[in-house]
Amino acid sequence: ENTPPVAAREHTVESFTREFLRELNFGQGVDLDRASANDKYLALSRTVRHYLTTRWLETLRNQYRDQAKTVAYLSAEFLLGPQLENAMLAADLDEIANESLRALGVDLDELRALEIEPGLGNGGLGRLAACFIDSLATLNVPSVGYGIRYEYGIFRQTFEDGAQVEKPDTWLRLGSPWELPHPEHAVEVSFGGHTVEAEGGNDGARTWVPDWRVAAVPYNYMVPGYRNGRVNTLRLWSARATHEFDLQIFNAGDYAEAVRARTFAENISKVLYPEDSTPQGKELRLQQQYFFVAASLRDFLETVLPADFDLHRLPDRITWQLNDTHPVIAVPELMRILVDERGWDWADAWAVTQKVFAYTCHTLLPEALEVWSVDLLGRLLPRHLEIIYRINEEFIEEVRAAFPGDELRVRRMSIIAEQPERAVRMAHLATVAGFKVNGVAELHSQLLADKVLHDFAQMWPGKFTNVTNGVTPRRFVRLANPGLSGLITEAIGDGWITDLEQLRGLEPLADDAEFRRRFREIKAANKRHFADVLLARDGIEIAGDAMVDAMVKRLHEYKRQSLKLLHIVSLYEGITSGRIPLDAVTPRTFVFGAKAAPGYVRAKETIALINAVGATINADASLQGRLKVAFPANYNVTLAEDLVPAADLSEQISLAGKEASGTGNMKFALNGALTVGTDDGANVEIRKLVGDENFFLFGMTEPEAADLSARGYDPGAYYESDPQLKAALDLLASGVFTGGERGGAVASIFASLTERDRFMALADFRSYMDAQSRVDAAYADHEAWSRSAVLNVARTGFFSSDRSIQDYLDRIWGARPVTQNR
Ligand SMILES: CCc1ccc([C@H](C)CC(=O)N[C@@H]2O[C@H](CO)[C@@H](O)[C@H](O)[C@H]2O)cc1
Repeated sequence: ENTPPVAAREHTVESFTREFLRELNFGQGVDLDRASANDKYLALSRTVRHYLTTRWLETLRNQYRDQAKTVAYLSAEFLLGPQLENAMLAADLDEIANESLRALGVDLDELRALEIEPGLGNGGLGRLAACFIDSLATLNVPSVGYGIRYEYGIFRQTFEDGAQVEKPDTWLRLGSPWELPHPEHAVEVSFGGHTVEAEGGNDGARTWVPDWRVAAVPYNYMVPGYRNGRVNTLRLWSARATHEFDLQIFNAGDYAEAVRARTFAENISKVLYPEDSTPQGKELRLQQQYFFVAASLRDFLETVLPADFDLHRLPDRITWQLNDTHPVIAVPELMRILVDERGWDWADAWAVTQKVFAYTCHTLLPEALEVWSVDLLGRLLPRHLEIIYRINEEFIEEVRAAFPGDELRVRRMSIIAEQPERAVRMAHLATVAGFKVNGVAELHSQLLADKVLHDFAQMWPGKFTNVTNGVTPRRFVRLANPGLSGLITEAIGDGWITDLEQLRGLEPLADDAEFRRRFREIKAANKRHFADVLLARDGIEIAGDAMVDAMVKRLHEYKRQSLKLLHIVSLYEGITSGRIPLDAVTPRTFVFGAKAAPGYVRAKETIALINAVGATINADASLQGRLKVAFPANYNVTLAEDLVPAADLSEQISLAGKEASGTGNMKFALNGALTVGTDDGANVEIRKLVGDENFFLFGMTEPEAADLSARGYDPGAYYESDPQLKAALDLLASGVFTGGERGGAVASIFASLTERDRFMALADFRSYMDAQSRVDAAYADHEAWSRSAVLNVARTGFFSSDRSIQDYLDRIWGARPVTQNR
């Protein structure tokens, strides 16, 4: 390497100002007094980017020199959130930038508010990927994230008469200063066609003759570690037509046809699929999965590894972490490369392939496990289907050898499902090929081994492990909650930002009245800030001092937003029927945030009903200042950063055994909200750490729920036997919230709850209402409440994504941090 290292930018206000003005003048071609806010935002972003670029280049240079074991995180989603603040924090530029811009009369807050976050994910899985790459960089782990640069991310949610209406997410319209395209490094990805005999005599080889190709163009994003000199890379692929434009056809006048290939190709990375639980099995989705996987494997094998690297040593050099089943087509793709392209014998290729993939499962819902019909897979990726068949044949032999004569087991475990149609079970392929399989919370991993993948856990007990999720404290505490961060740092120093377990040092302060007073003051200030944001963003007015009771997550029946709605309706019924005296009601603002997958009718009906109930309550003068329902549209990472620090109560009320982990629960607890929740997902571990007395537990446990459904669950019985529940449901069904309309969403939700209620909201209603009464009683004692809140902060350091990544390093990857010179 003879290129002299790029000189680091000086960390001074002067040099920052110089850099900013240079970017404004030469980057945007404007001068300060005529610059638009967007000009200033783009110039500021690029200025900050330049401060990180020197480290980025150094990290890349060292990585190429060291050839250290690397972790590649393959994910169809990265819910990154706004980038500017995080980059300034990582580069330790906050003060300098503030001072420089203030001197120039530029309002940093105004520019910050301009950023449109890259919504390249649906929810939990996508955000976890973003937290993980942040922690990988902060822990100095050589790693790269690989994904798709969707031109349109998760839809922008709007409400029209309370109903969700999806709008395209034009996140790129004002430019995106955080990405660097490299069209010269485009990789070709093939599709369709057929396979033929291979010339090479190696065992298992065939030749794929695809019939169409697209180019995958890499866009590089910086992933800065927290002030440790490391900047890792997130490489997102964008689809381009290999041949842009057919001039002959154009000249022949068929303009549409001339560009058809182009639009067809570019469709692949056009838009994120907005489902987060029920795969639609659409061909374009499979195209997306193979597109980024094929480009990522090729990129690593051919540009990151030295040309003479012996792929037999691949397991010492990389682990590809599969973020759920979405990237699992990587398994047959690597086999194809080793056998068909590199001429290896099948057994050698399989021996290596089995040591380089690890699979993380993020769900428990059977319908969320992806299966691809052999018809579709065979048409789009004929060679990969052949390889999957052979992997399955050899696997089946292994099952028969281990469980002779147990053909039912063979049928259950086969990667190929025969019913309802012949299809490939991607979770089975991931489990067979992966050297490790993990769930994302202790209960989840237990249920995977005991139920969902039980047969496999019996066959390979050592393959199954757990890594409980985590969240990055940089974004969700230090950035989102500067008030609390200041209070913590004052008390225990700022080591907690990279070692969150240090929060334990706050425990004694829970008994310190002055500390508790300051803690309450900060929470109150965060609530006022959130109230200002809601007013400016959505025109929603909330009382700045009422309890903020937050339920923010994707809309799904298993998450039971309907149970929260029943609590609110029952409260309203109690007040309007006189059963509950108004002054006995604890002032609450019920904050909802939730997007529904566009095709998920029941979820959209629930959103409409929450807005209808909210409108009625918010219009009721007698309830002003007492009860308020706030449902800001388009819940995303940006809004979460304003809401989480302001919350008093965190609703984690899914039916036990359904939420794999949850990560919102962790963010709220770390910001001093108390949780009302079931023993589901990571709630179990949160409750264990904070203590039963600092957690409002309710509802059936997983075994109780499983037992009730096994015995036959009749929701109608609960409806009939609990007068409060009946009154609430009847009020709902009466149409009083929907202008007398008793049909539509009201009727179908009433019917689904009283007749089927798959996620047993009615069965947990009583216990939930009792928990909410305990919440009211506890909240009345501000000292006791804030003591619990401080203990929640002090005892949830475990839920740092740094700890999760350390667990992955220790239990799965075996990669080692490689420090960078600062
Ligand atoms: C193909 C459709 C589809 C798309 C996304 C998914 C994701 C796995 C759903 C998801 O986001 N799961 C959430 O993952 C979080 C991170 O591990 C967990 O905390 C949540 O409990 C889990 O619901 C399933 C199916």
